[in-house]
Amino acid sequence: MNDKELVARHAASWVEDGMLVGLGTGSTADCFIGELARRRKEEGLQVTAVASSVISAIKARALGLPLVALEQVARLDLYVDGADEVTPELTLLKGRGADLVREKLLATAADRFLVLVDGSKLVSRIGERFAVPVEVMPFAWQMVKRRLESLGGSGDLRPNAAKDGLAVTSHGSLVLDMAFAPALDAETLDNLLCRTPGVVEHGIFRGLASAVLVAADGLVEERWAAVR
Ligand SMILES: O=C[C@H](O)[C@H](O)[C@H](O)COP(=O)(O)O
Repeated sequence: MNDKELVARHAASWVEDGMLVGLGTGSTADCFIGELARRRKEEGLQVTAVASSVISAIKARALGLPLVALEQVARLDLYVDGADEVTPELTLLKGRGADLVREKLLATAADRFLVLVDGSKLVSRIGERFAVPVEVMPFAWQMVKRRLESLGGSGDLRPNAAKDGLAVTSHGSLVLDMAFAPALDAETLDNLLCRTPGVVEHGIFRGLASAVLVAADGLVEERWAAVR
């Protein structure tokens, strides 16, 4: 069992009969979806899921997990997802995929948000390894980019996987990947991005994680937030 499978199994053991569980997006979230489906099949676990992306919904459906549409959900018991960076304060950077709006909605609406990572995702500050994904309305991208550049940011529109076009989110936004000076901390950036017209959502998740489960060398370490 690799680290992603290990941490996914640990998180799936938290799921109880009758729970409504949010499914994240990405390779680690995929492992969790697989584990949840395994528990349902082997142990008869009664669970309903809501997906953060079309791709996770397809995977869950293929494995036989009962799904409800996001439109039907006001709250959920648990949301489980991966992350690209995690700081010691449990601030996250997410969005190397492109479904930030749904991911942040589910993370906020869940009673508990579990984040699954391996040790390579631990950083001392947000932006250490990756640019910050900023989801923008398509007609606003130039104005948003210029505004963020005036705040010291640099970056561009994200190309799609084939690099012959642009990445487009599941509801039609474009994504700017913007790097900022280390002096701009996550709280300042979060506030700046939230106040920028044309920004739909961004990849900094502050104060949302209940716990981060870190897999390393065959063990899982739980890091709990003081308040959530
Ligand atoms: O939009 C993508 C999500 O934020 C992912 O959870 C994140 O990119 C981590 O993905 P992975 O588990 O594949 O490393």
